[in-house]
Amino acid sequence: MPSDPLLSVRDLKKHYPITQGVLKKEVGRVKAVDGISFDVTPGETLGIVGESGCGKSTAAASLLRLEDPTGGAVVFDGDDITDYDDAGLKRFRRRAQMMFQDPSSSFDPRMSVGESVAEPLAIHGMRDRRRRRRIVENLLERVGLSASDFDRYPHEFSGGQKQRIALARALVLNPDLVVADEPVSALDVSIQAEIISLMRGLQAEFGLAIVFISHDLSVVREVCDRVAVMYLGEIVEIAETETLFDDPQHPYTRALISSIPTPDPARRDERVELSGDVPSPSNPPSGCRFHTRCPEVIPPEQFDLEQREWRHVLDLRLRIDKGIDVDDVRAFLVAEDVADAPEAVPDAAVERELRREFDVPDALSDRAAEETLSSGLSALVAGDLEQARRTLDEAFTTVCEREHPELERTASGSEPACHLATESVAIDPPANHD
Ligand SMILES: Nc1ncnc2c1ncn2[C@@H]1O[C@H](COP(=O)(O)OP(=O)(O)OP(=O)(O)O)[C@@H](O)[C@H]1O
Repeated sequence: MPSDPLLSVRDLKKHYPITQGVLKKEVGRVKAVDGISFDVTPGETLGIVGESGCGKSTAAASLLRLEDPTGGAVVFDGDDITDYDDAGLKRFRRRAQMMFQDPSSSFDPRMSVGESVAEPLAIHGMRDRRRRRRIVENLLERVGLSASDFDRYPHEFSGGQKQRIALARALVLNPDLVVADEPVSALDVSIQAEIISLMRGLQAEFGLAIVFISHDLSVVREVCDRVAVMYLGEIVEIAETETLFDDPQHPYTRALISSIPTPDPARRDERVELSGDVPSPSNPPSGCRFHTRCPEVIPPEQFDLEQREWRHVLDLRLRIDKGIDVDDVRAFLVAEDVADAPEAVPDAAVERELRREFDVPDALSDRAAEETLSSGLSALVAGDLEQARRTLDEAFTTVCEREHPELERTASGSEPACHLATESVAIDPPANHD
């Protein structure tokens, strides 16, 4: 039976205001972390993975209250730490420690490493210098250094050794939880393996729970018991490590796993291509935030479109929604010698070029879909952007865009937040279409 969680994170949010002008008027918010929930049990390692900028570091800092969360709860051993005053926070920080990616910047170059490692003991009231020294010397040995390293300075150590020292410092107060933010990403692969094996050994010895943050899925697979996958400030899937890697349920997880470097050329071909860039966390997409890039985005029920074709049509439609300047397309076609002047470029050529740019075929396989697309593009090329948007938005929409999926447990044991994975996919047929 799983034990009670040591840490329960519920709907945690951290938004950063975007300000403008001397009066610092708030004009928007970066939703770096936007409602994440998970539990960590004692002794467990939970991985948090995702691309750069998805909010992993902000999640780490918010759950230790190094940053004040915008909303949500972080319950540690039964207490909500978001309610803590300074004294409560100080007590909490004895039990929950942070480890950062860059070991060089986490040490004061003027302090010996022994003093650095001992510092938390002094801060938390251990006055006896000799006792502090004994504890630290012992810990330095346990992380694979020697007691005599106490009096040496950070610049005398390699990156890997510094991360061992950082680990000693994180463990010196005998915490219950360590949040490690990319702890091995700055190290060579061989050194990474050493630090990972050291962390695992010490974790068992100290009964530690670890939140292990990394963009590197191979490392996460090796280290973690469970993994949460983040995309644009949200968790899109959470599962036991083996389940997640063997049977990923969310298309984003599948894409991430397929991008793990492999020497096998056959496997390299299995790489999932994502369309477009990661959208801005200040204006995340509606519904499932991944729908603007998802290779498995659910097609409208009334059309019979092949998946890739549908993806390309949706890409074109989303681009038109953002605003597309048809004059730019005409100018481009003049540069390509299609005509002598922009006004001489035939509308059909503009339409063809738009389709070409988004890999949309000249005629869609579904006749009704083709008629609608063609009518929308004609409106666009004729200069009526609003009409084009209305026509295309109404027909080429998806449940993925309209409804926010929640994390739900599936038969595989994983919890993806994906309309595809849940049993009752609620697809509302758009009005007025036959
Ligand atoms: N202090 C801040 N003010 C405004 N925006 C911020 C701040 N800190 C982070 N962000 C933004 O929040 C989003 C999440 O950033 P975060 O560093 O948490 O992501 P990450 O997944 O840890 O990425 P990386 O692996 O590159 O560190 C990004 O868009 C980032 O630009």
